This record gives sequence, C-alpha cells and structure tokens, in this order.
Amino acid sequence: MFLSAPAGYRQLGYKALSCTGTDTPQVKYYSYPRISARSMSFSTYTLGLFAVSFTAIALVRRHYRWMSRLQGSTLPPGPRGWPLIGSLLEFPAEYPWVVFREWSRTYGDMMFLRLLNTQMLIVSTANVAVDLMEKRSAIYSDKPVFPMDELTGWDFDLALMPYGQRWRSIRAHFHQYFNSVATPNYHDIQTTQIHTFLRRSLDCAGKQHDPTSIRLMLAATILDIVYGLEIQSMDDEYLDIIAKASDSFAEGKALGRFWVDFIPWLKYLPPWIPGAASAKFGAQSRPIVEEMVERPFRDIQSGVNQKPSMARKLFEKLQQEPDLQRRESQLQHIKDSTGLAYIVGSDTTYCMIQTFFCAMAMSPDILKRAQKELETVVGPERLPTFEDSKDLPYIRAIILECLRWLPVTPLGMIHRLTTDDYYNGYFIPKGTVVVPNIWQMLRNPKDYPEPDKFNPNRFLKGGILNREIRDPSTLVFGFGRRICPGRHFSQDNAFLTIATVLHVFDIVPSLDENGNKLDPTPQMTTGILSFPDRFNYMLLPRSEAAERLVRETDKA
Ligand code: HEM
Repeated sequence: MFLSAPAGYRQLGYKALSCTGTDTPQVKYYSYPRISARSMSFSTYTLGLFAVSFTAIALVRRHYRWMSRLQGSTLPPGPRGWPLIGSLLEFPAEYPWVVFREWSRTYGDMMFLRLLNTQMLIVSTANVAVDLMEKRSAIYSDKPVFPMDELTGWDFDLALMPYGQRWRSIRAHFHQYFNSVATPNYHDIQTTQIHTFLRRSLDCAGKQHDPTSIRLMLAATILDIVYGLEIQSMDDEYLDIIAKASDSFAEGKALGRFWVDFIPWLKYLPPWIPGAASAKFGAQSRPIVEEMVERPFRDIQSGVNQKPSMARKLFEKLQQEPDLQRRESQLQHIKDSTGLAYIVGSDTTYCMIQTFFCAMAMSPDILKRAQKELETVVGPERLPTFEDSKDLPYIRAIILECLRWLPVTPLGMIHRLTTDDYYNGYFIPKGTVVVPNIWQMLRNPKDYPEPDKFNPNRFLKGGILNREIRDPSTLVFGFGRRICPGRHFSQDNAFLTIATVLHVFDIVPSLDENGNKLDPTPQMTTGILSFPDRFNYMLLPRSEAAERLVRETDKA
C-alpha cells in the first residue's frame, strides 16, 4: 500500500542505509528484508483470515473473467507467487526499486504480479512507461481507492485521488497557480526565503549543516505563496498540526498495520467494536487532517488574514459565483487544492536539495567548475538571479544530474488502469496498478553511461545542454495527465537555491572534534521518498566578499 502514497509526506520511521562513495559519488543499496508476519497482532490475524477468504473468492471469479478476455494474448511475465496471497511474502519492504531491477533481469521490462487481490504491473523502461502512461493516458490516469485514506481524512489529497470530476476540479485550481506562466510570480518570495536561508547558513558556517534550515526555507516559501503565512521557525503552531497530520498518514499507510484497504467493508465498523482498529485510528486522525486544511482558510474567510495569496485570490473569485450550491462545492475544492501544496511540495523539494548538498560534498571538482561558471557569468558583485539561468548551463546540468542520480520518488506514484488493455502481445487487465520504476529508468546505461556516477557532463555538448540526452525531468515528475503540477515551481526553487549557495559557499565534509575530515558518505532512506540522509557536510563562505554579499541581503 505504501506505493500509493503521494510525494511530500513527512518520512517518519524511514529506514536509512549506508552507501559507499568516492570522489565521484556512487550509491549502493544493500539488504531488503521481507515483511514480518510476527509483527502482526491477534486481531490482525483474525482480520487476515477474513481477508484470505474474500481474496480466494475474488480471485477465482477473476480468473474466469480474465480467461474469457485474453484474446490470444498472455499476461506479462512475473514472479508466480503463492495461491491466494500471490507475491506478498517476497514483496520487498525496503528499497523495492532495487529488487524490481533484479527481477526485471529475469522477467523483462514489464512484470506482472499479484499481492492478495491487487494485480500490479511494474514497468522498468522509459519507453514502455511513456507508451502506456502518457500515450494512453486516457485509461492509465486513475488511482486505486484505499478506504484508509477516507477514514483518516487524507482522501482530499490530489495525488491519491481517483480520476474523475473532483480530481479535475482540484487539479484545475492548483494548476492555475503553479503552471509555468504563473510560477515567475513567486520569484520574489522565493528569492527572499533563499536569501534568509543563506544568512542562517552563514551563521552556522563551519559547523555540521542542519537540514532543518532547508525545511524551514521551503515551508516559509510555500505557505507564504499559498496562504500568506509568515513562518519564522519550525516550532510554528501550524507546522505542528501539519506534522501530526503527516504522522497519521504515515501510520495509516504502514503495510500490514490496518486491513481495511484489503477488506473495504471494515470501514463501516464503528470505532468502539473490538478489532475495528482502522475506524478507531481514522476517528483520531480525521479532525487533525481537517484542522490542517481548514485552519489557515478560516483566517482568510473571516478577514483576519488579508495578505495576498493563492487561497485569498481563489476565495475572492469564488464570491462572484452566483450559484450557491456550486459555490459551496467549489469552496471545498479550493480548500483542498491549497491544503495539499505544502504537503506534496515541501518534502519532495527538500529531498532534491539534500541530494545536491550530498553530491557537492563528495565531488569537489564539480563544485569548483560550477563556481567558475558563476564567477564568469554573475561576477563577484551580486548574487545570481532567476534571469541568469539561461547563461548557466553547467548549473542546469547539475540540477538534471541531481534529479537523475537519486530520484526523489524512485517508484513515482502508482496509476490504475481503467479498462482492459493489450500491449506488445500482452493482456493487461482492467484495475491493474502500474508502478513505474523511475530509478531503474534513470540508470539505463544506454541513456546514461556509468549511471551510478554523479556526472553533470553527460548533459552537456559543446558547452551547452545536449537535447539528445533524455531529460530526467520527463520521468521523475511522473506521467501523462497525473504529471506533477508543481514541477516548474520546484525546479525554479532548486535553481536559485543551488546557484546562490554555490556562488557564496564551499560545501565540504565537516570535521570531528580533532579537526579531521569526516566521511561525507550518505545514508539513503527508503520509503515513498528516498534521499541521502545524515551525511557529514558543512558550508564555508568562499571569501569575505561572499560573506558581505550574504549579509547585505538583509538590507535588500
Ligand atoms: C523535486 C520535487 C518534486 C518531485 C520529484 C515530484 C514528483 C511527483 C510525482 C512523481 C508525482 C506523481 C505523478 C504521477 O502520478 O505520475 C507528483 C504529483 C504531484 N505533485 Fe509533485 N513533485 C515535486 C514537487 C512538487 C511541488 C513543489 C508541488 C507543489 C507546489 C507538487 C505538487 C504535486 C501534486 C499536487 C501532485 C498530484 C498530481 C495529480 O495526481 O494529479 N510537487 N509529484
């Protein structure tokens, strides 16, 4: 079930794994334990029995339905699995993208498997992903419904939402404010927050860099744009509500924790019945999630918060809607579309910026070359701006390589097929959940030779970006009608953060108490999002002039 989760949730309890690194960083992923049946409680077993019975009936019925629809095709190959439970026992609980790559060596670029009553297609190459999820987007844009999302209140989240009218309306509101024409409107806010981040980083120069300051920068940026909120610290009361809501999401999605996603009628059990753990948990979670969505909007509706923002503009526009019923339903969609921006946008962008710091701490030559480009184009008198982007191909190549090297969502987000499909002689039954192994696509040596190496040069030819190399942003932000609508905003933010940091700071391994360099080798996390965590690096101002440039941002 964790595959269904959206980008951008606080990754609590994620596992971290050692990586190895050299001057040209390479990342290795190790063991991937299986799901442990011992961790399940008695009531979980009881409900598990129900699940097995229901699954058995559903599977037998489905088997006969499929047989009549094969039309001379076969299902794509894949692990055979066990009766009833399918491949549940061998399904990797950690770093699944690495295991799927191993499996694909046996089964090819389309692998079909079953987990209880969920059928899954894992796609390992970019061409197949584009053929299915982009070119046939009309039938590959749905998402499976998980009753737990409704119980916990998380069903407002666009990334989880089934394809349909509600999704269309919320996405349209969101798109209006995050499309490529609208995002430059946020450059001032982004610049202010990035400059604040530079000053905070300067205050901690020479010490292990605290990634909380990256989170704070992103929170302050997105919540200012969306609600006009001024976030000064991570102790902010509203951030605390978001954190609690995110915790409830993470727990609700933990594989094997609740059975309601396998036995949907469990959601109708009242919370006080023994065994109704999911309903009980949902009843605790829902008010917190509602508060997260409602609280900042209340202040806008009541006029307490008058600052210009996306929510305010949408709300004012809505007042011109004459149809009261329509106004009511649109109001909820507006609240939902604004409520999800921070949730889906901040952690994803955070992961990408962490990847940048990690790559730079491990690749001094690449860092120096980027700084040289900045010296030539921007000069010592000022900080880079968004307008410099077109003249900084090496910085842009670094961004592309960060997206490719350690993709933030290695398995993207699952899609669901809404009707039977036939592709390359294979039958893909309606309801199949499609998992793109983006991590593997971005490690295809035909597109990216020596794929484990961090090497921005692969995107350059004759000093400019080489359009013949597959652009990783066409994969990492997902596919077709569900493609990430925050991608322009996120890439803008990444550009200015990376360019300004490199212009004024060196990024180097931090030191132990005896002044010896610590190993900057990162730990990779596993989960919906994956990023290098807990690695040793610090920022040092490049010169007094650079320090001055940073301090002067306070006066700007
Ligand atoms: C490096 C940063 C980011 C990455 C790698 C990323 C990646 C993704 C991916 C893979 C999806 C799923 C697409 C699919 O289903 O095929 C997605 C969906 C989404 N993203 Fe992002 N994202 C990032 C930043 C952002 C930001 C900054 C925002 C908002 C400001 C955002 C908003 C969304 C929304 C609303 C969806 C759901 C779209 C839908 O299902 O219709 N993302 N993102």
